Amino acid sequence: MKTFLISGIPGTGKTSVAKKINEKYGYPFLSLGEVVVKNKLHCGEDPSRDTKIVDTEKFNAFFRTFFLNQKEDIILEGHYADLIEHPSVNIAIILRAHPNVIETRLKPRGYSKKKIMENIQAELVGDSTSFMLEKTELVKKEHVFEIDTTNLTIEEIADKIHLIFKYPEKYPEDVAGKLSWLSDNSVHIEKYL
Ligand SMILES: Nc1ncnc2c1ncn2[C@@H]1O[C@H](COP(=O)(O)OP(=O)(O)OP(=O)(O)O)[C@@H](O)[C@H]1O
Repeated sequence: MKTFLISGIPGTGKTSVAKKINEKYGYPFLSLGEVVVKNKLHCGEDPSRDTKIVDTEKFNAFFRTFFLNQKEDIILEGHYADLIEHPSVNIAIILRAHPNVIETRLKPRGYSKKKIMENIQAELVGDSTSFMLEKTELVKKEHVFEIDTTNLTIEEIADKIHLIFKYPEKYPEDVAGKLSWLSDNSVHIEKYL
């Protein structure tokens, strides 16, 4: 059984892409946000960010049992992906997107300006990637990949991820750590400070 993670800040397309991979290639997936709510694995709300605070002990107790029973390959998607404790995640994919795109996607959700700003700032500095790379006991650094989804369709992203799952060694240019919005001239950082 192989375990794949898809992470990234809200609006980068994690759920849409996981659904497409499932549809085209048959990998089952779990949305971690839904798992947390359904199984009451949170210990509070963070009202300023309008998000759940995960009870990491309950979360990992849940996943210990889950992994014992899981026999087929599985994708776990969501921005809680780096909280998982697992000895051998095969591949982690971080979806990235241009801050303008994130802004356009999060505005219609009715998020507060503060929440939108916090998410864009997290994308600007690549928080999802840094958190994943810190978890060396979870996944090897060379198996953490980043995809800039800005100009890709959901299907193109799904196809690319499927290839990375199958042949990770063929995609060294996508290994995490190369993408930087801070050095991209099309990003007006001052808008987000
Ligand atoms: N590559 C893309 N091209 C066009 N639209 C996209 C793309 N990726 C995502 N979207 C759109 O952006 C919105 C957010 O996508 P989605 O819910 O899959 O993101 P998410 O990362 O799972 O967000 P969350 O973490 O909040 O669940 C959806 O309306 C989706 O259709």
